[in-house]
Amino acid sequence: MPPNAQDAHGSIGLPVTAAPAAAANKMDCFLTTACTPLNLQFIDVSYRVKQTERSAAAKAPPGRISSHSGAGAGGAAAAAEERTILRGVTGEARPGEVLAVLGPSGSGKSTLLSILGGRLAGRHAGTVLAGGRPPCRGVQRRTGFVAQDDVLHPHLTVRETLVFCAMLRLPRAAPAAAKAAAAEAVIAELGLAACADTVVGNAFVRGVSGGERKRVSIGHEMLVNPNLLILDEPTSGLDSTAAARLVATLSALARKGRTVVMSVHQPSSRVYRMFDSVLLLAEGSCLYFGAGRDAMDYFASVGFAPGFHVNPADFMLDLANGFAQADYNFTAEGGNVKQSLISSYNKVLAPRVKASINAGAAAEHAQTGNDGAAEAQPPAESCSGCASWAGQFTILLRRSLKERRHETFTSLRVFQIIAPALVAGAMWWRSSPLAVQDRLGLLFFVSIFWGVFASFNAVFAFPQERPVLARERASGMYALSSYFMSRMAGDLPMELALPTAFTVIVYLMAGLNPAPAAFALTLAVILSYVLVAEGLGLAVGAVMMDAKRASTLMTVIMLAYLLTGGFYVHNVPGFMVWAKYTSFTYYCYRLLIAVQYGGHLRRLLPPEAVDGEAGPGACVAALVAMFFGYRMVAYLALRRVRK
Ligand SMILES: Nc1ncnc2c1ncn2[C@@H]1O[C@H](COP(=O)(O)OP(=O)(O)OP(=O)(O)O)[C@@H](O)[C@H]1O
Repeated sequence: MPPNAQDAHGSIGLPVTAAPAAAANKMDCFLTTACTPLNLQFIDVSYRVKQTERSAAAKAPPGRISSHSGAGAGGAAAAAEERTILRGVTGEARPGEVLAVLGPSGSGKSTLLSILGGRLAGRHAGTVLAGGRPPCRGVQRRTGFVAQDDVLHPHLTVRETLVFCAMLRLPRAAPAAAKAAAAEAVIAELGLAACADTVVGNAFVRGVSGGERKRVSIGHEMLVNPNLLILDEPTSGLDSTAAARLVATLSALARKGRTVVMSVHQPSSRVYRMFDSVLLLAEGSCLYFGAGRDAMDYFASVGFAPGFHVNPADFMLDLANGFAQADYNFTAEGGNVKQSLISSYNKVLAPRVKASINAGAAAEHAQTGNDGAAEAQPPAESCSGCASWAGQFTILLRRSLKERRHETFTSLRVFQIIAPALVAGAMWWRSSPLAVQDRLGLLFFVSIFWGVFASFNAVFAFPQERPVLARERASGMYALSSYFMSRMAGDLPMELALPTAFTVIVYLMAGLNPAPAAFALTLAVILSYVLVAEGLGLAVGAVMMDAKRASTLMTVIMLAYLLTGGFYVHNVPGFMVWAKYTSFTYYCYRLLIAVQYGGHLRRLLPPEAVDGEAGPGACVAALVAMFFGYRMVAYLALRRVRK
């Protein structure tokens, strides 16, 4: 028998036992009462991936099936081949229980969990049933999925992370205070009170410990009061005590009616005892599925008894790796341990497992069918489980401002702007309006400075946020449009304040056109231009979704804009004339010249600097089109971000 979860929980001193009664009560309110039991069944689940590999046929190890039947040895130089990751895996996870998926690295655990959590991008074969029917959106929303890597905002504190999550994921009908209380309850339940006000951190930002970060990830998923909680290697990187505490917590959560599925690499024997069911995988094939406590008896019955006391998990991993210690004294015939276990499983266990699961699924299907059509639909909470669009926008905006407070208006950022402004102001100190070429140089410097600054600040935004965005979108936390708009709005304060400070300094020091209208128009042009440049940076970042590639492309684009901006070359060859019309720097530069020189343009400037250039109306129209166009491209590119 698996140990009583509450006992195990208490006996190893889990923080929940020390949690204040009030917090525990809140927990009951928000995280227990509405939990509907969910039986998860998966029958004959297989998954293959296509991969292109040079000389595929020559290299193919066992288990790889060439999709080109005609390819001979040494095959085509770049042949597409299929690799089987999962081969007909069948099993079941029941409410109130923990199912552990064991297996060596690369055996397919993460792939199976992604399929069960509806997070796999590709298509798989076989059936997954939640409550007797294919998982609907409602089930997916009530599925907590904790990926192997902790994908969290590193600069938010533990409390902020969970409160924002509660605001976004709990039903909109619940008052804000109740959502905050639910977050506090999760903090108490997972023993995070001591580090609640510490930033989460990551590999680059010092924050909470690895175990605490993992618990924050779990808390993030617990907040939806999941019926089904799927965790990929939640104990990786934890010492054995921390791992046991975590699994005891998960076991206690299961006892409250949830279905918990977790993969685990190397459980200790006390952790193993907390698993109700176990699924053992080897190279995508099932070697065992059944009660954790029955596993050793099963392996003994098919000729693989260890002969002495051993941690069942260690023994099972040895088997799944095909590793048989000399002193195991196996009685089974044949040399290949893995093959022998696969065929034993297919002969002995698989028919029983499938029969029992099929019978259970049919009974469940009949029951939900008899309960009427309304029951079969996703529960109403699936739609109301998130805030309204305006609510999402406000919460995401607040979160985005908090997440980036460390980089907003920092002394470094201010220095980055004020220093060049002072240098430029000093270089062009009280410049004469008649020194036209000098002034054109200043206006072009301003254009290129803000083009580069704004676009490079924006280009990293989406590549950096991609993992969090993908995870949050996969769990249906918010609409992409609300995220996108909040991101735009969150950037505004810095985008408007810094260029304004820069313009004031340079304008006054360089003694540009003193008319208030000219100053106001210059400022308006620069601010609009910053927003357009930011749009280009966002679009390039969203399309490339890779910081290095995006910044390389951005450098090339900005260098092209520098050349085609209209300052360096006037006698452009006919076949390159079009290039300047693609450049926002060009439009900004033309507008700044128009504001400074207005009707005197023809008298003061050489004809080649005036003739054939875009007029102010065309420049404004082009900047407006670019403002919307770049943002549209960024938005459409973001729609591809999934899982
Ligand atoms: N899209 C893919 N393309 C190619 N190979 C893939 C793909 N997805 C998974 N694999 C391969 O399938 C195998 C199983 O991967 P999976 O991540 O499921 O293993 P795992 O048991 O979770 O391993 P670990 O314990 O190391 O995380 C690995 O060899 C992996 O390289």
